[in-house]
Amino acid sequence: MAQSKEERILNFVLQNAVRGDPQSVVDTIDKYCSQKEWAMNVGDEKGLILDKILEETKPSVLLELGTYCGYSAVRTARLLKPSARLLTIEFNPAFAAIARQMIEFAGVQDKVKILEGPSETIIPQLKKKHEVDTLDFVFLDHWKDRYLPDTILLLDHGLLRKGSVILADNVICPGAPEFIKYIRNNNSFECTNYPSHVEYMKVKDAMEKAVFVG
Ligand SMILES: Cc1cc(C(=O)N2CCN(C)CC2)sc1-c1cc(O)c2nc[nH]c(=O)c2c1
Ligand SMILES: [Mg+2]
Repeated sequence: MAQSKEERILNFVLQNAVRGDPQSVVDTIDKYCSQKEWAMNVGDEKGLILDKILEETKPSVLLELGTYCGYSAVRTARLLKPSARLLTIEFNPAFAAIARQMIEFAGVQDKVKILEGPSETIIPQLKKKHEVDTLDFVFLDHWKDRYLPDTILLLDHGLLRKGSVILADNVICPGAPEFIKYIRNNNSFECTNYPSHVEYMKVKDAMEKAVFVG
């Protein structure tokens, strides 16, 4: 079977990054995807925005929607305190398999748990099946048409508390207009926009931070 792009990215990391060193895994994926094959990792430019917001928030319980190859899970986990936990939901089994290997190679498997399946099924299970009380930080990076319905699911299932931070990738490209319209007009959220670019490209993009104020 021909290798997938995601398998090529993983193999490049296994052959060129340092096992147990999450920064080297992040740098190696960025090198491959900027020089050889574009891929939809949050990337180095928007990754620095993610880093800054994580360092400000210091979250203990995190949820990511859209694991893909595990780039942002590794990038996030490298900044977390030892007791912090990241749950990351991936719908595509092939991507989940790649991400599992990426996360293990980086040595962050004790902080990261991949939940395979549709976000609309898994979010309602977080409290009872995954021992979540409320979420400190949510990274939306899966599919633009799911940003709004999944945010509403988080609210309906009591998963947000005063100060919970939602960070959304790609609010310009590919864009999530319904999500942006809702979140900016909802007084329960305080929003901040972070202009940037599509990973590894000069195309304009942005991230949106929405803090739940209850
Ligand atoms: C698939 C895709 C194509 C884009 C694009 O305009 N270009 C890239 C390709 N080059 C060649 C042209 C210019 S941007 C993008 C994308 C980017 C993300 O960060 C995403 N994150 C989560 N889920 C997504 O579906 C997702 C899609
Ligand atoms: Mg993205």
